[in-house]
Amino acid sequence: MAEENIREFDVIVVGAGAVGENVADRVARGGLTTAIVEAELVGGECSYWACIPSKALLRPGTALHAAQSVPGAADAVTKVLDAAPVLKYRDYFTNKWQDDGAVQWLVDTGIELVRGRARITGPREVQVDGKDGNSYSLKAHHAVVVATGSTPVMPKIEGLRDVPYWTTRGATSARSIPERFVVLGGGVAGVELAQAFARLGSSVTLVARGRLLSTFPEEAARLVAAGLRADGVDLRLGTDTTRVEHDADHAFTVTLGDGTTVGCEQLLVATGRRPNLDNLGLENVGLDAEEGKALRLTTDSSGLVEGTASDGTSGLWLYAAGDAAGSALLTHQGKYEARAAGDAIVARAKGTLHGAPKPWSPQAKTADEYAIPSVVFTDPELASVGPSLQQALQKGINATTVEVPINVSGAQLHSENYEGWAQLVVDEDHKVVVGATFAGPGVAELLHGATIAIVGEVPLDRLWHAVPSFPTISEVWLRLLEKYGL
Ligand SMILES: Cc1cc2nc3c(=O)[nH]c(=O)nc-3n(C[C@H](O)[C@H](O)[C@H](O)COP(=O)(O)OP(=O)(O)OC[C@H]3O[C@@H](n4cnc5c(N)ncnc54)[C@H](O)[C@@H]3O)c2cc1C
Ligand SMILES: NC(=O)c1ccc[n+]([C@@H]2O[C@H](COP(=O)([O-])OP(=O)(O)OC[C@H]3O[C@@H](n4cnc5c(N)ncnc54)[C@H](O)[C@@H]3O)[C@@H](O)[C@H]2O)c1
Repeated sequence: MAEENIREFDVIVVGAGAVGENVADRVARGGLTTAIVEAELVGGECSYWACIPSKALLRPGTALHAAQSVPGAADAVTKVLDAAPVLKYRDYFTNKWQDDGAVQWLVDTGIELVRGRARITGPREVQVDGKDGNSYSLKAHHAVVVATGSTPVMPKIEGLRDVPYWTTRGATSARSIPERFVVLGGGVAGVELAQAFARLGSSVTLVARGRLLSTFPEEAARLVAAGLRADGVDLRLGTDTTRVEHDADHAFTVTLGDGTTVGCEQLLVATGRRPNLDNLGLENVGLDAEEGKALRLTTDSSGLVEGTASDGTSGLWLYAAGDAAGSALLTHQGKYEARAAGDAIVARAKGTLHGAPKPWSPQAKTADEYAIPSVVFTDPELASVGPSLQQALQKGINATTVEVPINVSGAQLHSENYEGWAQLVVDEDHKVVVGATFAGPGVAELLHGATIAIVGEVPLDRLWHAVPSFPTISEVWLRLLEKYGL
């Protein structure tokens, strides 16, 4: 018989993705009793259907291509990529979609897991339809944290609703490699998965209504486009998709804006994501979507949701972090927001934090405003942090840029015919770097240096004394600063 369980905790976290796990960890370490509610798998999207499987699908192709790009090593490479061991490697990293390891970590950390779908029913109150058939009425003494992730945005294309297309979940958990594969969307997920499948043997067409990776500098995106073309990806850029059909032979026909059609066995729709706040009961605490729009939350620097109804006795209690909060849909930034929110909850519970936290204190997600790093894990890679020139100017920064091709000894040794591009965005009033972009093979690891320079507001004339090792790709920093005039 179903039971009604009434339980109280200091903190209730809704969603056990990377972000929920990190908030729970921080508050539990701070001595607060903590429950985490999860509707699917502990570990969330990143572990099972996003970052980890997509990178596991890409890495073998990148490693093979790296060897093929170095004379000597290239002669030793005698085989092409075989999809079966790559899928096995991906299965290893996703733990075959089992979350026992992550659940054990919760047990070891003293965090209570409630499996089921949560709904906020009132201030500090969460109701869960338990997967065990029981229902749980949970009450939080201090805080409820929304860490429910994001959900794919589906474009309005005739016929799309009626066909069995893949979202990124289908592509990252693929059991076999389709012969012909069409990707809709030229954003990060689209380009990464297009290249992964091309290198695993699919004949890939990528359809984007604009250029590829439109939020990144054009020069950098052009190198990624060239990489995809070199792998045989047919890029249809600046092209709308008007209709999608699926026939009795399980084949898709995708009709493009110019009237041409593309056939395929699998269709991936990767056209963006939005915070997953549907059916969460937020209307029960005064948070309603604007007419005809999806609900979005606004948070302060500690992750406190603004505009929440308080319970009248002890202040605000609702926090959001990660994809659900909607400012940066990236695991590392979500985990940073989680650490800030977790520490703020503990500090407020102990009475050591009143009002908003100081910028750059452990309880504030200040870096969200200045330095969000992101890497597109294609080959070549694209790594970027901070605002682009345009974004910097819009923020009122007196900004200029300096660009160079990546043509240093470290790059030449990295691979034959190395092609790369780097850019710094400089705040001319304060003479500091505010943004940086690198494109080229192996540049992802250059990014953290730029993030440190931005967050640390290192003056350019001091940065000059950060001497990059010879012969590394990092020597591009020296070229950038020389070109800037140092
Ligand atoms: C294909 C792809 C590749 C990506 N690659 C990268 C990458 O390389 N690097 C990177 O930094 N980012 C990457 N991302 C983004 C990254 O996956 C997300 O930023 C990250 O997963 C967000 O974590 P989260 O904990 O906020 O949300 P999620 O991981 O989505 O976790 C939310 C959890 O909440 C649960 N939940 C939702 N509603 C309820 C409810 N009502 N009750 C109970 N539980 C609920 C869900 O089941 C889920 O487990 C990628 C995304 C995609 C789609
Ligand atoms: N390496 C990484 O860090 C990584 C990898 C994959 C995804 N992600 C994260 O996941 C999120 C989702 O990825 P994504 O690629 O789906 O989103 P995105 O926002 O990066 O790209 C979506 C693309 O789809 C296009 N689009 C939107 N509507 C369309 C339509 N009707 N027809 C055709 N194209 C349309 C957009 O113009 C855009 O280019 C991203 O915000 C990103 O932060 C990160």
